Amino acid sequence: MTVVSVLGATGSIGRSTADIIESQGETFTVEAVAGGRDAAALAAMALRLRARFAALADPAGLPELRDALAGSGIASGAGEEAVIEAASRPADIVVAGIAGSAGVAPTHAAVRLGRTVALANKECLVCAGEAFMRDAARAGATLLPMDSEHNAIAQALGRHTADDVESMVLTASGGPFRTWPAERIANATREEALAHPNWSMGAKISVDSASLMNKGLELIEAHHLFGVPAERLSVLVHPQSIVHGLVGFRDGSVVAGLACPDMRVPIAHCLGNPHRLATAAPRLDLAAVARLEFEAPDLARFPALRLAIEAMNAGGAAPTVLNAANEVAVAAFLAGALAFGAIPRLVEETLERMAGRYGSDAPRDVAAALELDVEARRIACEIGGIAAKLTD
Ligand SMILES: NC(=O)C1=CN([C@@H]2O[C@H](COP(=O)(O)OP(=O)(O)OC[C@H]3O[C@@H](n4cnc5c(N)ncnc54)[C@H](OP(=O)(O)O)[C@@H]3O)[C@@H](O)[C@H]2O)C=CC1
Ligand SMILES: CC(=O)[C@@H](O)[C@H](O)COP(=O)(O)O
Ligand SMILES: [Mn+2]
Repeated sequence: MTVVSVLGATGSIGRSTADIIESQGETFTVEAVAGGRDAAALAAMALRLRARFAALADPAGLPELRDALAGSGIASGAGEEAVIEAASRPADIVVAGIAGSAGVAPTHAAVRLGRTVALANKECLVCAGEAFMRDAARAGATLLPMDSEHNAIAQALGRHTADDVESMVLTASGGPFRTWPAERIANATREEALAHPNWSMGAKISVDSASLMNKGLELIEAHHLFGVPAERLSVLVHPQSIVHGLVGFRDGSVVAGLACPDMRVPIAHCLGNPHRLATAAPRLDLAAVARLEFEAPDLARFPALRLAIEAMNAGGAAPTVLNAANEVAVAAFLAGALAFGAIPRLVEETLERMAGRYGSDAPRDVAAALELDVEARRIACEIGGIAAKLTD
């Protein structure tokens, strides 16, 4: 019996994780589930997975959560401390599926306890990469890459280390605006930005995919996760999302990870580690696909990717500020308070405004990264004339 806790249990990653857990009979038991605001959905997930503990970040939802779980024997709690408790309870695998920098502290709590963490939340490594990886190493935690590109790369990498790697390529679908001219992208609606061509995901990552910021965040994630220097990492647009990642080795070999675009595949890979779980994900039929296309990313039409590459190259605290400003900008766009084209502009202005405020050193620890995150959010709101409550 493998004991799993699922952080972000009501989201896209959480629901796909629940599908895999349920499909495996008695292989898994669930210790804890955690969610943000949706008490009814969290209670339903706790009951579905027969979890022992359910934690909701928003204290206002606790009465509803308690009512829904009454008589089930499932303990519950609310607030940041309760989410940390969910992450800290003994478990063989903790799935880190909270969206955004809200996932940093709970995931870090699991890491500091030396847990095996299946990492879907990429913002942990963008916001606090160096400190996070250092703490993981110190605590003897294992990070299993669940983000599809990183999962494919980890499989392609096998037993090799960064020393053997000449290049690492993350593919990008190109998002819904891949073929659009810049002027049309600038005025894209919420509905258009959320219409991802290949994946069904939460709102924040869907908008990031549309701006290609997602791929920039993923470059920074790969840099920390695999310890590969920034100059060996690159992005290739691949509209079919079948090849997820490629590793070029120093002998000239290139190993790629392929699968149909279905998160159940990387989730099963992480939960089954070191074995393989059978899944109902669609099987790849390359004869039916017939053509795989690749093209270079267009950094002029997708400036968010350029900004993320620049932040990765600059290092230090730049990725923390980039991530925070992007979260503010995406939340404001989703709330109808910012145009799509203003997202990268707000990120760039926040980076410029804060350039003198942080040194070239990375935040010394995760707490310092989170303090900088709060400050960068405040400044992004100020520059964009955005009410802070829109971005909570
Ligand atoms: N979806 C995907 O296919 C992929 C996602 N990822 C990454 O995984 C993460 C999750 O993405 P996704 O599942 O799409 O996002 P969703 O928006 O679908 O889900 C987010 C989850 O986080 C919960 N949550 C939000 N704030 C808090 C908080 N403060 N404390 C506890 N839980 C909270 C939400 O609860 P509530 O609904 O109640 O607010 C929800 O359960 C992101 O970092 C994303 O980049 C990576 C690869 C693929
Ligand atoms: C499923 C997954 O891992 C996402 O991060 C995905 O990569 C998003 O698609 P894009 O390639 O369009 O960013
Ligand atoms: Mn991804």
